[in-house]
Amino acid sequence: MRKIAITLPEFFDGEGEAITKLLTEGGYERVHIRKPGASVKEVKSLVKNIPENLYTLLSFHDHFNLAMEIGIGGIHLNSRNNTIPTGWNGLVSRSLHSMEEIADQGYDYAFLSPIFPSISKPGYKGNFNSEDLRSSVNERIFALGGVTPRRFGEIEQLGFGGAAMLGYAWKRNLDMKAFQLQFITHPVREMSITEEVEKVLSGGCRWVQLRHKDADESTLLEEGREIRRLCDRYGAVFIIDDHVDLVKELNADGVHLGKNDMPLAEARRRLGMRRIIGATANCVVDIERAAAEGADYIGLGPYRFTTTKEKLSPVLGIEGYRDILSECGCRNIELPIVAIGGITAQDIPALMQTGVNGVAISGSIIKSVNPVWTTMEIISEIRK
Ligand SMILES: Cc1ncc(COP(=O)(O)OP(=O)(O)O)c(N)n1
Ligand SMILES: Cc1nc(C(=O)O)sc1CCOP(=O)(O)O
Ligand SMILES: [Mg+2]
Repeated sequence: MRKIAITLPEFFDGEGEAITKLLTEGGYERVHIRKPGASVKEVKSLVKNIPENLYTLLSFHDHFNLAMEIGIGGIHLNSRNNTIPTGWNGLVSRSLHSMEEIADQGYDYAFLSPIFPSISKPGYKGNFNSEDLRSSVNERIFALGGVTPRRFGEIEQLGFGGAAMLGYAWKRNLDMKAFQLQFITHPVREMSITEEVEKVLSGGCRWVQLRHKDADESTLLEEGREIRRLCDRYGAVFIIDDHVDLVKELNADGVHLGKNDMPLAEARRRLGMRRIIGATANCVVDIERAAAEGADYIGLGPYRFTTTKEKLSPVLGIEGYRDILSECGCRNIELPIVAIGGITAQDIPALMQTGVNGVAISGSIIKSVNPVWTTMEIISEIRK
């Protein structure tokens, strides 16, 4: 499948490197720099972080003169900029929103949208029916809107030349090794929440969730800032439970949301594509819904009874995990899944056999005699 990425409208740290990676390792043949409202200076400083030998693989949606000046390979015509500058001899692409426009000339390739419901703009639905698409599109037309690899087969069958991706291209890849153990904080008498985090990090855990029910905002901010510092020191991922509003303030990597928390689509709208959003599930229907709403991973539980969470859903047991994971396979759901709820090191071999990608644990670590040692033991069980 031919793939083109379109940048998110906002800039983010490390974006030049991320663009370079898509072009050199991600299988994308072009990246479109679309930053409505950005100044020439901002766009210049973005491309400065991309090797010059990749400039021909970029297309600009704005600042066409800069594109000519520095040897960018393409320009993209749109409602803001709809004229090809004199002397331009690179590629020309454009956006199409109706079948009739396909017949227009004057472009090398075009994006037709919206084809599927958008993942970066919740509420944007597909506008075309399959029959019309099949009879009108051709190899110069790229499908745009809601495209993920799961749609590639359909896109090819409809006769598109390839896929253009905005939302999916920038979704953060989870570090699957770090993802194998997520530590979830829980207040205990013996130590502070940040001491818990220090211990699990020194035991090798690289994924921490700040979950402190009933804590007020200033406590969460204080703990969150310290956890951010600790996670930076150990190169660990830091997410927060429930509090979408604190993610940016704490520069957390993401948030975990349950079925009664902020809807995933709203959280995605507020946090953008680069933050991780985890979702709680108790059955395959929950998982399917969370996948459709753009969750990055699933916390599936509870495995067994636990006092760490009130109002627990019915326990799944090992059979429950087997059934749900096998059903996920049948339905082609590829989201990473962590098991949660009352899990101990001894449960891990059987749990990993069910196909889960990792485990999320609180009590059996912090209530153990030696949390550092227990963390190490859990990680070694997972990696066996
Ligand atoms: C990894 C992970 N899985 C599940 C949960 C539970 O989230 P939720 O259902 O929102 O319940 P609370 O944690 O908010 O009580 C989780 N936090 N983490
Ligand atoms: C936070 C949480 N959520 C669960 C769910 O089933 O959704 S179980 C749970 C508690 C996890 O802590 P422990 O390892 O101490 O049981
Ligand atoms: Mg919650």
